[in-house]
Amino acid sequence: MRRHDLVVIGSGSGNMVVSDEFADLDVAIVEATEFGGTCLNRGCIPTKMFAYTAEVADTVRDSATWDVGAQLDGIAWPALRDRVFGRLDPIAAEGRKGREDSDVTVYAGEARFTGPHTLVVDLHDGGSAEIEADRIVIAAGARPVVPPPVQESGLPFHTSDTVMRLDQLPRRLAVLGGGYIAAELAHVFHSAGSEIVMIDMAEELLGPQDESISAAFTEIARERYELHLGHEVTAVEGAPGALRLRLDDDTVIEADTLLVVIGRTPNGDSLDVDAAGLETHDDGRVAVDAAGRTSVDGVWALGDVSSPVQLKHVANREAEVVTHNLLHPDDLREVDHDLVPAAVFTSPQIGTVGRTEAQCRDEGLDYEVAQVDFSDVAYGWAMEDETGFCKVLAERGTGRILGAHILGPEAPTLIQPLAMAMTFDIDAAALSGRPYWIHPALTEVVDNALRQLSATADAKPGCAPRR
Ligand SMILES: Cc1cc2nc3c(=O)[nH]c(=O)nc-3n(C[C@H](O)[C@H](O)[C@H](O)COP(=O)(O)OP(=O)(O)OC[C@H]3O[C@@H](n4cnc5c(N)ncnc54)[C@H](O)[C@@H]3O)c2cc1C
Ligand SMILES: NC(=O)c1ccc[n+]([C@@H]2O[C@H](COP(=O)([O-])OP(=O)(O)OC[C@H]3O[C@@H](n4cnc5c(N)ncnc54)[C@H](O)[C@@H]3O)[C@@H](O)[C@H]2O)c1
Repeated sequence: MRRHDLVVIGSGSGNMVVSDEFADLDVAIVEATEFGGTCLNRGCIPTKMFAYTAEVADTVRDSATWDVGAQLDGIAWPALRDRVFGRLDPIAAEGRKGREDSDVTVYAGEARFTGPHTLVVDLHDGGSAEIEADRIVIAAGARPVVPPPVQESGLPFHTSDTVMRLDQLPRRLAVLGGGYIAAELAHVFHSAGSEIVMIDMAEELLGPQDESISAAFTEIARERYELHLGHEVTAVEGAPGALRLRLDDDTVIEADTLLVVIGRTPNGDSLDVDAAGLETHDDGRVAVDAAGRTSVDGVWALGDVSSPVQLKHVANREAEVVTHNLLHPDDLREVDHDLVPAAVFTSPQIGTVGRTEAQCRDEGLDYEVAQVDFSDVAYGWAMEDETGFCKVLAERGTGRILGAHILGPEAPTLIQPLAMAMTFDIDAAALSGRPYWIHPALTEVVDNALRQLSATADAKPGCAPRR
């Protein structure tokens, strides 16, 4: 059995843990697939490269809106795919080589626990390696959930892991799921020329978002896609390239390609975490405390395998905290998940932070709502935007910002000042009244929403309080 000082399982956010500060230690990384994890190879980064292209195409398609004469000849799918992965695949390969050329041992294979501090790695070259370490970091991520009717059909389907590498654009793409990935990839394929039919068991798309956002987004999507909401697929029939999806109301949907995006399950089960005696939650996440410690001494976990929030900026933060804690066991840092901003890079874009209105109601908070449309501010006029809005929820009387939700161009960027204010306890009056807000930037939609709140009006925004 080979002994290491530190073993990291997973080279996504786990790779960040292996910093120069561990140079004196014998460190190993185990990676079952491409180096760099989901974000780089099949997640955040390629989806956003595709989404940006879709946005450019949409702008050309709609160019007459701004009195620009231009015609879209189409998106050259194989060229787009090759540009995206021609850039990303070498980064993954270089990441692996960089580690292999260093003092870090890289195991290419699947790790699973055989005891609290022992692992076996089923190596891709056919062999296996037994390894042990006092310190182990589990950063094995999550994988797409595939429901039984799809699995059992034996017919081909895609997940976000594979669909971006298709050789040909689907003619009619059935998207099972109406969450983050569905919203982003449906936009991409629709913009590139595919017909989209979307099925979700919930009554609205992006259900967990604030009710104003999910309602508005569902209406916009209904104009573009064929929607079947409130339904599940009970069977997949037909043949490859000519699929028939039967729904629970006996509707039959025809499509040449099926994309399954109904959520992602943590990979703890495939690591045999039970063999290590690690506690897990009912949803399969490895249980950790705020410092990233599992229930087994010396074993840590971070990212999608253990986190309640499956986002890369959260996995990055957790990796930083676990790194610090490995190096400074007497000065532990903690992660909280209270105010994580998030964005959906679809069309229109969505940015969100804090409580939804439903959560304010459920918590019995005394709150007020301010909502300003993009079409109410000068930059929104320039954009000829007709659907965007910024909604701010604040505590009545104090102006404490409880949540904020933006739908429209640049929403992922516009939400950031609101996330900062909430993080640093800056109330609505101070956020509106203290900094200058650039005129006529799109950020005026945020400032104007803040100014609508009664606590802000009472404080006469625009005048800094005397200090
Ligand atoms: C299509 C898509 C788009 C996304 N877009 C965004 C976005 O825009 N913004 C955002 O914040 N988040 C986004 N996410 C979520 C984000 O990608 C994840 O939250 C993040 O990558 C999780 O990082 P991680 O390190 O926990 O896991 P991963 O990056 O998945 O890394 C886990 C690694 O462990 C390896 N592994 C698994 N099991 C084993 C084993 N037994 N042995 C060895 N290795 C193993 C895997 O191969 C993988 O490389 C997106 C996700 C998807 C799928
Ligand atoms: N921009 C981003 O930050 C970004 C982008 C993509 C993914 N992600 C992360 O990845 C996670 C996974 O994304 P996702 O889109 O797979 O999941 P999701 O949780 O966002 O959405 C899943 C959707 O599938 C539906 N669903 C579940 N089971 C179903 C079934 N059997 N039949 C029909 N519908 C069903 C749900 O109602 C839900 O609308 C996200 O939650 C997010 O954390 C983030």
